Amino acid sequence: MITFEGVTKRYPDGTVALDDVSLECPTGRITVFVGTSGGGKTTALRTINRMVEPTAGRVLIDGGDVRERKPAELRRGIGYVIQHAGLFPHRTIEDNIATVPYLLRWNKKKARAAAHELMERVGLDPSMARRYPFQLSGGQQQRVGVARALAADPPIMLMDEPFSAVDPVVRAELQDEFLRLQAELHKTIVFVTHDIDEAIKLGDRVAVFQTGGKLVQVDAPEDLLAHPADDFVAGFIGQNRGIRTLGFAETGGLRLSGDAVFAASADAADAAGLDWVLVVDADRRPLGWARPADETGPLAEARLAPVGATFRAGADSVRVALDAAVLSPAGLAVGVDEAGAVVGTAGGADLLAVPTHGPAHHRADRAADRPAGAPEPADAPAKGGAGD
Ligand SMILES: Nc1ncnc2c1ncn2[C@@H]1O[C@H](COP(=O)(O)OP(=O)(O)OP(=O)(O)O)[C@@H](O)[C@H]1O
Repeated sequence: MITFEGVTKRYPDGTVALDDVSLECPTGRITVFVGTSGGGKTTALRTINRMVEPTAGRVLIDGGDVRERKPAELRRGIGYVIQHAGLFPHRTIEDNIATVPYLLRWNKKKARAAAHELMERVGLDPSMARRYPFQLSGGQQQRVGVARALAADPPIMLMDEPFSAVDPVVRAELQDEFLRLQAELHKTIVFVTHDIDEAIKLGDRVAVFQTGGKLVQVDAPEDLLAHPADDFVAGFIGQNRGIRTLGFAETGGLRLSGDAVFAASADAADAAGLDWVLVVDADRRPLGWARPADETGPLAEARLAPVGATFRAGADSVRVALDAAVLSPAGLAVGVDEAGAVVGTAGGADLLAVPTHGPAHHRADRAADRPAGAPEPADAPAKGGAGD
């Protein structure tokens, strides 16, 4: 646990970068500092590894004041990743990653072996080990930056806008891999960004800073979206707050119906009275949507509209499911299990009935729980003998 106790930083020119900030960053979790430019996020981050000394207050790691530790020794247990990766241009990728192991006087072979293993972990092909940073894309360089920070397996990682310098697609990939990595590693991470969407996606807790170094709110992202502390936070979060809250509502408790799911071997007459039916194959994989009123004979021969987007029942959020419902010709979201077999469907009203303000879940737990599988379908999932 990293604890800020009444931390103030006033620079000699009178600028107050942090104003009496108290906050806890729990062990094994991602705490994101977000806020307006000049809000003191970077300053706050740097008080943790003593790159900045507070004017008042203290920063504690597991109860011990960081000022009681020598900066060099302190920093060996704290990985640091910055924007543009900050790689040494004249060193190869493997030697960049092995920077701290070399400082710790590991032998070269062991340090490089660790570097290669880390390259795989962060999604880099180890064949790039002998390249120089300029021979890598921006996204690849950021991965090297993350690998370098992880090299000595520090329990704490400080990350200052690590994904800000790459395009949105690469950025989303880096974020996803970062969450996957964290689900394995459970580091105590403090992550600075000016992007509220990134904060909400990555943070187990999100701390919002306002100009003048004031900490305005610290909460789980779903609570931040649902209950912004004041107009500043509400304005900072921006639009579509309601829809974005659905990104935290889970589909695990959703009752999916099998009423509109029919095997390809079933006859259109069996589905009489239904507007649209989802036709599935013998493995209950979705084939497409049919209109029974327009068809005669087996649904296998029906004209099918594309299935479109599906959601993983119990794994994807209500927001993903709602998106699938809106895009479906039938207005129904198709829930599938991990094998891609249809569990059932849900309409927009069913999806909106899912509670969104349940107990806050921590992202790391959720990622670890994810393969838990699909829920029991409420009804017999496929009529007409699918899978028989
Ligand atoms: N060495 C310094 N001397 C004087 N003022 C400083 C110094 N470093 C930072 N500041 C000021 O402290 C305030 C907080 O800066 P900080 O970099 O922590 O903000 P930030 O929230 O990280 O901003 P950004 O998102 O723009 O990076 C700013 O007003 C900045 O100009």
